[in-house]
Amino acid sequence: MSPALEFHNVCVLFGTDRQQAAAQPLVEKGLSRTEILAETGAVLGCAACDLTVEHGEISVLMGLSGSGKSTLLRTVNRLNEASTGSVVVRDGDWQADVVTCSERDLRRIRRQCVAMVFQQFALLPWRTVADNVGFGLELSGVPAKERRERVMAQLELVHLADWADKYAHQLSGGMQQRVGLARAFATEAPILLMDEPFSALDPLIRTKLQDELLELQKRLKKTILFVSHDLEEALKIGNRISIMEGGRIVQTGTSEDIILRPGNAYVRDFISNVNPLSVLTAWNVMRDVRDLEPAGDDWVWLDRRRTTRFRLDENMLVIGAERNGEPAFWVSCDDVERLPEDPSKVFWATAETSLKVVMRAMQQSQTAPVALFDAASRFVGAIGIRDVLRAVVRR
Ligand SMILES: Nc1ncnc2c1ncn2[C@@H]1O[C@H](COP(=O)(O)OP(=O)(O)OP(=O)(O)O)[C@@H](O)[C@H]1O
Repeated sequence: MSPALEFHNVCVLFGTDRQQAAAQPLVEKGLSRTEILAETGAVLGCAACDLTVEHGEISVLMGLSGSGKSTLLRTVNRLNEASTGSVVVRDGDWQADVVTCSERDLRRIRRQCVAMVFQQFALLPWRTVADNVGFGLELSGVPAKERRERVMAQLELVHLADWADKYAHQLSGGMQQRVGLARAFATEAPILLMDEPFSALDPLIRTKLQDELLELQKRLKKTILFVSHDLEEALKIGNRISIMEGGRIVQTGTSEDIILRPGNAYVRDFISNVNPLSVLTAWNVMRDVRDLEPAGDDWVWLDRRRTTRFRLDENMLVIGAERNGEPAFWVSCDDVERLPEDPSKVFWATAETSLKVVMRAMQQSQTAPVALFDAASRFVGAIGIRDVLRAVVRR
């Protein structure tokens, strides 16, 4: 499948034409924003940005204030003009490079391909909630009856259908932002640009809206470019995260890539405050079955301390378990909250089980290792307490 959005060597400079022309060669030499400003008076918005966003992916641009996130995002609908590079937007078989395309193609991009959600709610106070959500549709000439139907469907999605005829000021901040979300989704544009949409909200509402966005996304599968200065938010919602510093992308990767393999000291600094338990999964910390120590006949030790072993049949299915020399039974981590704490059981997880749940299972089994099963219930590896500790302190 081809990507929905492709940035290649994108650079944005702010300043007069002369300043920009003087700055361009310095950008190419890799000079910093401060150096470029001092020499030419031009401000480097972003430079040398390469990024591919696949269809249906949430790609997050993350970085400190001034790192160039919004500048890069705004090149997608040419609210900022790139001085070099290309920004290709794809919609089905159609595609255009925003940097060089005609006004006509740009109109198509803005009307049909790309919708934007801002940090500030940007609702029109004299219009009802429904009329705010339908504003984009109205501009594109969608007739009133169809508009109302589409608007109501979007309001249902964000649980605001009962508020359709109220005015913006009658809604709380969180609700207003949900209206903003509904408005972006209502346009049916396949690509959403979200510039810190939740950062003005208090933490509880913010978490709730992040969850709602992920729920909506499961059903609607938009391509989302999301700006955030909050790494926890980025790790939670991003399929892929790009960390920006001084206008340049310094690392792009999945949450696990960023947490386990930070590209440089700047990224390491960023992640030093993140709780790895909420990001890592069983898969990230397990030891493969091939690396486990045999324990006689068909048995294998799950941990280096040799407290726990499994007996496996020829299909790698577990047919016996022992803990501290006593028979034990094996149960799913899904049941961890229901079962009492005792040493006679060994929990099993799957690749996606979060490290948090794995640790909870260790606690409930009085530090037994946790086994890893694949979708066919085959034993594929194990996690001992030392594996968890290593993953947590490695950073
Ligand atoms: N219209 C503009 N004119 C001049 N300079 C600009 C303009 N827009 C942005 N900049 C500059 O470009 C740089 C990048 O700004 P940008 O807004 O992209 O950063 P950001 O990472 O999105 O920050 P924030 O999180 O604070 O929004 C900053 O130095 C900023 O001052």
